Amino acid sequence: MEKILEVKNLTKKFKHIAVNNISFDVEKGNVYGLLGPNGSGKSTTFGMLLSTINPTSGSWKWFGKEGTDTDTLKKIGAIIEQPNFYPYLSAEKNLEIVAAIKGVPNKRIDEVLDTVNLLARKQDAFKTYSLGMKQRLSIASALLANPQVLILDEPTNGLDPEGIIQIRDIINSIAKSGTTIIVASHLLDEIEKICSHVIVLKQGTAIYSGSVDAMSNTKGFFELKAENTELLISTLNQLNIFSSVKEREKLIIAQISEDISASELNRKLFEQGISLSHLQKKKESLETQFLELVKQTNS
Ligand SMILES: Nc1ncnc2c1ncn2[C@@H]1O[C@H](COP(=O)(O)OP(=O)(O)OP(=O)(O)O)[C@@H](O)[C@H]1O
Repeated sequence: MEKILEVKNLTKKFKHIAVNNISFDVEKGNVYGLLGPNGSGKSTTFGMLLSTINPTSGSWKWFGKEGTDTDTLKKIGAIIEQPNFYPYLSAEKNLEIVAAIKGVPNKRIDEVLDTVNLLARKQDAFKTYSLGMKQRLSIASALLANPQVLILDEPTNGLDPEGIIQIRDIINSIAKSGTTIIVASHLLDEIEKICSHVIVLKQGTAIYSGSVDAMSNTKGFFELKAENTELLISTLNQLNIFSSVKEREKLIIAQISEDISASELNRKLFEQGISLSHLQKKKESLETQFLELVKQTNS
């Protein structure tokens, strides 16, 4: 897989350490989430990678090339700050100005407005736009020069549920077209719905970097119930495919260590004379996995 970005031991110290020795790679075509609470170093990381903040130490390569020069910046579309458009000009006129600065032909304007579902409103003044529309116009502006990577810092901040869904759908459709996306958010739910990969930041330190699916290496668990609880527990333990078997609120919870389907387990237990009144295979939510991860790094 082609590497778009390689970050090595990146550190920024203001008065205190804002970003602490983080390393991660971004591969082409994936959507990466930079997940962490306010003040965990997301914007500072973006600032360094976009050359607006000087790093204290560490290095990175964009497209295999050290640092961030002007040629590299042309391949990156970024929305880091609040949208900055002329309030009395239409969306179209505002984008004409951006297109002229970026040397992009005007025919691209309708394409990007279409991508963010604003084509029908292109003649309206920016000041008449809702917050969600303003945010979508910023995404359109960042897409004008056909970037290979799109960087979004908290793209749904302050939006209502409908606005959040619209932005999420737009991000998903941009990702489908092959653009690599890096999105910072403090919202776990957002990362889970948009991203294939995640870097979890806690007080400037990356406590996890990898695929969202593998964030916890848990294979999930079974919830089971049978009349003879003792026999069920001892039989489950004898099967040697569970890392733990515990009783919780009248249900038996068996953590899976070796993959097995619910029907196969049901059959195995039936062969041992156990008929189940409840059997369900479940996986911990990302939130549970995330909290577990944070707990582990606290200990
Ligand atoms: N210019 C600066 N001078 C001093 N400290 C700074 C500066 N910029 C950021 N910081 C500090 O660095 C830490 C990380 O801030 P940063 O803005 O990168 O976090 P964040 O995860 O993006 O949070 P938010 O979502 O609130 O923007 C914070 O403690 C912040 O106060």
